[in-house]
Amino acid sequence: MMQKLIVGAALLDDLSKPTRLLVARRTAPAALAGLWEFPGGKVEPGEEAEQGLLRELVEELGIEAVLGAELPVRAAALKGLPIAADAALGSAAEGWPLSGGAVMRLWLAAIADGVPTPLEDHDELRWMPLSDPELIMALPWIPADFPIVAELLRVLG
Ligand SMILES: Nc1nc2c([nH]c(=O)n2[C@H]2C[C@H](O)[C@@H](COP(=O)(O)OP(=O)(O)OP(=O)(O)O)O2)c(=O)[nH]1
Repeated sequence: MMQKLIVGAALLDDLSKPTRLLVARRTAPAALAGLWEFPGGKVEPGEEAEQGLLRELVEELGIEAVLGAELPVRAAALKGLPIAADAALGSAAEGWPLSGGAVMRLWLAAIADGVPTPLEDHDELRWMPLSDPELIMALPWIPADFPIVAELLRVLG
């Protein structure tokens, strides 16, 4: 079976001088309802990853987005180790591991048009201040997201 590719957006108020990150609270399935995540979803057959992400952002949030850099996968980040440990752990995978054999690729992104609205899959959207990384880490994220969020905050900080 093909590995499931999930694409997500770290939606920022500004790509060059970010101060806030948009986080989204899932409504389904029951096991994930109430947990926070990056907006995004599954890439459809025949779709490029970036194209799938832009589509998901229209469907879920009603916004046109511009994508910035992808957050590179660091092996050490997955183990909660500092950047110095990367060399010993070898090269990065093609995405951040999620449960069930899925992987997620995450891009920095910003709004080009529209106001983010929880149109589907979410019941709340929240702009979190990047000046308070502990507040962001304290949210009940989908468990697999914690190392990704930590790495994102490290890169942005
Ligand atoms: N969007 C998103 N999904 C995540 C994150 N972390 C994580 O484990 N996941 C998991 C939850 C889901 O099992 C899967 C994403 O699938 P989804 O159900 O959101 O995809 P979709 O919008 O295309 O929905 P559908 O077509 O299956 O209805 O990845 C995250 O940060 N963002």
